[in-house]
Amino acid sequence: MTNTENHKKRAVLRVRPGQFVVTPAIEKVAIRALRYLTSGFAIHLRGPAGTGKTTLAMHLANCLDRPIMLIFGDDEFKSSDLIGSESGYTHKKLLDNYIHNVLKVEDELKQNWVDSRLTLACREGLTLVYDEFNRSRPEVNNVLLSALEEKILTLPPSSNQPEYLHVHPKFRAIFTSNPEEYCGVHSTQDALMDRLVTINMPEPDEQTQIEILTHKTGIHHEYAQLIARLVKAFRSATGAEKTSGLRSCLMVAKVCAEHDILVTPENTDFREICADVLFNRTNLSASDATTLFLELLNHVQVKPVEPVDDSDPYDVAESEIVGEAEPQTDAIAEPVTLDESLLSDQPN
Ligand SMILES: Nc1ncnc2c1ncn2[C@@H]1O[C@H](COP(=O)(O)OP(=O)(O)OP(=O)(O)O)[C@@H](O)[C@H]1O
Repeated sequence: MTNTENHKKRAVLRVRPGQFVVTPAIEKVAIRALRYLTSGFAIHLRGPAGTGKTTLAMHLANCLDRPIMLIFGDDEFKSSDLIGSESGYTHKKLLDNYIHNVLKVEDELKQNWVDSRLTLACREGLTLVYDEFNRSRPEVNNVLLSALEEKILTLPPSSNQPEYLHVHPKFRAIFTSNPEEYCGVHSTQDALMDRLVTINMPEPDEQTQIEILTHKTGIHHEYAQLIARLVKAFRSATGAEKTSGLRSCLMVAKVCAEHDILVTPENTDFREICADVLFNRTNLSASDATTLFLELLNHVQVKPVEPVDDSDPYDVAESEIVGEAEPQTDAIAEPVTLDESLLSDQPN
């Protein structure tokens, strides 16, 4: 089997339809980012944890209409994890005894080269999503410098392939990163940053958070609003700006929606869920956090709940928003095999 045939058996990702929520704020960032990508530049989405960087990166990659290669930054990465390495041997032995008193032996041992994800993406013109790239050590990411600027990827000497790979014109790269003060994150090298267009992703606005909550959990709009406001108020009061509150909101909303828990300040079950999700994300003692939380519960303002029909609000929202044919899953993408149809020249 040739190298190219081997590549066609590799897995890439395809974004699941209907998982991405678009609000005016998200659309604005997406349009900006797509402008750079379609002009051939790599982009970098930077922001605190849980602001939706990976989700947006996958959505942008999906808009480019090419198969997606996803890499997660890792402190243990070596360059070979990005570009590839020799893996295994092909052993060929030929015994030629055509003339009965002559035995000719040919013995050949060849190492097999296997592309890693970056090389495959550069070779086939895929869209690379390098999530949290600054969790990898900066020197490991050096291989990206020439791929992004000179459009040449340098490979180690090998008997099976040329040392220079011309990057496919449709190759695009989307990077995401957390701020440098995060634990386990390395400083980013200036040379790489100079090749990227960086877009800062702050905490999503309230409208975006509410839309995401209703879409992903099927929770009623007003309940989503109460959760978003309560989480925001609690986080601002405890100075937890290092991360976004969106994940906490999603946790509370999902549990309430799936267990039919009424989202009201008076409901003890709801209060307990909020406490479980929120309190351990602060440095406050349990009693201080409880006092603060109860105080905030009395002050959080929500739009008055409009009358809904008698049926369970969660059922109504779920069928309206998620759509009946859609499988309920949190995954934004699914693996598919890289084949010719995925690589055909589609318009970008
Ligand atoms: N536009 C969106 N549509 C649907 N879900 C979203 C959207 N934005 C964010 N989410 C959801 O919010 C959660 C956090 O998003 P995501 O994982 O993309 O954040 P992140 O910034 O990449 O976080 P981290 O830095 O920790 O990796 C996820 O559950 C994701 O599905």
